[in-house]
Amino acid sequence: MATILVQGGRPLKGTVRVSGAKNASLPILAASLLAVEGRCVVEDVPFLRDVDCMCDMIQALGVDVQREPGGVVRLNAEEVSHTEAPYELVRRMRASFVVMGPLLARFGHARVALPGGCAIGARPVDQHIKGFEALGAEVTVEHGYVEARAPRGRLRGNRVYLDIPSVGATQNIMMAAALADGLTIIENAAKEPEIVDLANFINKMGGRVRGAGTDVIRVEGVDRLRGVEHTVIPDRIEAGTFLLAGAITGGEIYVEGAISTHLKPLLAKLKETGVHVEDDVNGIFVAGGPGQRALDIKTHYYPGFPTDMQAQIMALLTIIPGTSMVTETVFENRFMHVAELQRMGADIRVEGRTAVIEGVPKLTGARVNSTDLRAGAALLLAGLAAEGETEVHGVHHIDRGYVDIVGKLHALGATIKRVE
Ligand SMILES: CC(=O)N[C@H]1[C@@H](OP(=O)(O)OP(=O)(O)OC[C@H]2O[C@@H](n3ccc(=O)[nH]c3=O)[C@H](O)[C@@H]2O)O[C@H](CO)[C@@H](O)[C@@H]1O
Ligand SMILES: C=C(OP(=O)(O)O)C(=O)O
Repeated sequence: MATILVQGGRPLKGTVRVSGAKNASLPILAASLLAVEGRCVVEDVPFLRDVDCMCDMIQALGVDVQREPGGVVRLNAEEVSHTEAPYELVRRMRASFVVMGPLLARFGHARVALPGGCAIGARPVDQHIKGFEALGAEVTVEHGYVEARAPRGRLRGNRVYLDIPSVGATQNIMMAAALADGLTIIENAAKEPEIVDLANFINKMGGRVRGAGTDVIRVEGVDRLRGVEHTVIPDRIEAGTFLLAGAITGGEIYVEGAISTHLKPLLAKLKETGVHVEDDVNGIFVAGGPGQRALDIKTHYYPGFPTDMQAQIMALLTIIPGTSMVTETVFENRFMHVAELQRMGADIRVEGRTAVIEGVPKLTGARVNSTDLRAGAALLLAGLAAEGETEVHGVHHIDRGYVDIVGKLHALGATIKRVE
């Protein structure tokens, strides 16, 4: 089991390049299943544990997957014939459930294991199922599997109103609708940049998706989709984590490739606390941390403050003077990092969905455990600011979502190493 050792107290300086987005790559790799002819070439795919899982999943379904250095993945889905995604693969990563939409669209049938919950919440898939049913599929949930079948082998377009603007449900329904007969209108759709990237990918394949990035997405089904080339968008959560690494250490970091429009809520909060941020067409610069004013933050669907940045900004708030509040509205149980930050000297109490953080003058290094991906990132950030050494366990969670985070932080001047 790997651990990461961080010696805190060094201001980070320099430039770091952001990788391609995990949460854009996963549905795009799944969408390659829609191409009945030709090869897809996807570039800037971050080679992470979650990407390994998705590649294994689509490979098991029959996609020919070739990875090349530099984040290039070549995919050929012409020979796919399996329509069942087994539990052994889905349980490794709940995002695997997005293979259901493309399988159902292309073959009129899919049987995918229910992904179940995880450390941050129960994470039901009722909105995905509601969407498939609206498109005419007969759906059963039995023996831990969701099975869907389109009568006469093809879905038909319809209006789908989502009760929650779920990212995964919007993606699954968009992919299902891409090959359906007629027009699908998804109302109260998720608006995340990763949705727009997926829509762009489907459109390059010959699909007709309009309105992605707004809460009404219109998908005109087509008869065939073909392989294309695509470069995934930069990872806004990785970029935000590096901006916070700059702020929490009082350093100066330029995050190359970060797109400021994707990071508006984080940048606004950094400015509000007094951290200097500046953006240009190539990236974002941060300096003058860690900040002077306490903050109130409420996570929300895009363009609100991302839940995937909640743990990391909480690490920063632990050392900002005054009383800050963080309210988590997207997931019911995403405060597992609180107990670990407390072990490092943070003063935090949780009241229902809100964490109340009293800023302390300093954190102290400790042995801590990552309970999930972003909790792990938050502990690394806390370790960068803390006095003494922090030993972060549960590194396999961090490996799900950050490409070589130890190498990147080391290049910025952090005293950090990974011990296998
Ligand atoms: C691989 C990927 O892209 N993961 C992201 C995606 O997850 P994911 O797509 O799973 O997140 P959703 O947007 O679906 O979930 C948001 C909320 O809706 C609830 N819900 C969702 C679907 C459903 O059918 N029923 C239901 O009740 C969930 O339990 C959760 O409380 O968006 C989340 C919210 O921005 C991010 O934290 C994850 O990093
Ligand atoms: C919660 C996350 O991912 P997933 O939805 O795959 O659990 C995340 O990326 O922070």
